[in-house]
Amino acid sequence: MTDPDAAVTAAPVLAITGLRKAFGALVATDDVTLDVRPGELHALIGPNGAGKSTLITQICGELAADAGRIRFDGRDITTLPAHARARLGLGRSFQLTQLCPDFSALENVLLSIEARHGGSFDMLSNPRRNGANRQAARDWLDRVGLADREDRRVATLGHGERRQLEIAVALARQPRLLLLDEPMAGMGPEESAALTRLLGSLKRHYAILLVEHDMDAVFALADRVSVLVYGRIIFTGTVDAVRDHPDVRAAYLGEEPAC
Ligand SMILES: Nc1ncnc2c1ncn2[C@@H]1O[C@H](COP(=O)(O)OP(=O)(O)OP(=O)(O)O)[C@@H](O)[C@H]1O
Repeated sequence: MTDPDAAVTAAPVLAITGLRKAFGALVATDDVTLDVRPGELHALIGPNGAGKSTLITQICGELAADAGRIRFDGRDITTLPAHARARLGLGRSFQLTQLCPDFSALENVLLSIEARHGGSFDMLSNPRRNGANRQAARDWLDRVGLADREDRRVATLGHGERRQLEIAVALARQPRLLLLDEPMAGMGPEESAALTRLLGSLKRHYAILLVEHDMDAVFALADRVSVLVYGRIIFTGTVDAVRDHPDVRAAYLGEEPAC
């Protein structure tokens, strides 16, 4: 997607309406309505415990919704299991590292490519396909800035490099939508800045729903921001609108509303 305005008018890739999840008496997501358009980076922010991870897990299909609908690429996926949603192009990068620590960076991306093809995980079975997949895996590593790390075992990579690798693993599945759950968590300023640049380079090529506490990253990247508080979306708007909104400043940024 090269024309930013086209994203504004295009039909959403992801459209959530009235989504709800309760854990006993605690309502973690409450009547959540949100959409992500093609090529849009939509950030979801909110205080700890607001329900962001619960929402992401519902979108992935790992947690069934109590109520509401989820449409993906125009198709109702509310009752589809997680693996079927992944096959349709819902790509998730996890809050906790989900890489194989004893495998190399290249092997992790290869596994993801094999999984996309419904693969046997036998990387030696078909030398021709194996060669093509290795090249594709190298290309994804290059895309995220890890070209010189392909033979490194995950366990020996730095924290920021693992996050980059997680994104390469997600991209290798050729998703229509990337769900990123706190990719900057645990990063220092330099690593955050590098990841912000990477996400900026992916923007427009993918629809992205980004859950993030790092406000510098959110404000630098987002086309729209939704603010979740106690499970409810209290506001959705542009970065400038969210920054200036009194309810958002009071609820999220910890400021007293003006008298
Ligand atoms: N499996 C569960 N069982 C019971 N309560 C849960 C469960 N998962 C989440 N919760 C509760 O639901 C609420 C929302 O949690 P969630 O992790 O979605 O918030 P969050 O916005 O992602 O928080 P953080 O920014 O700290 O990651 C919290 O009060 C949490 O304790």
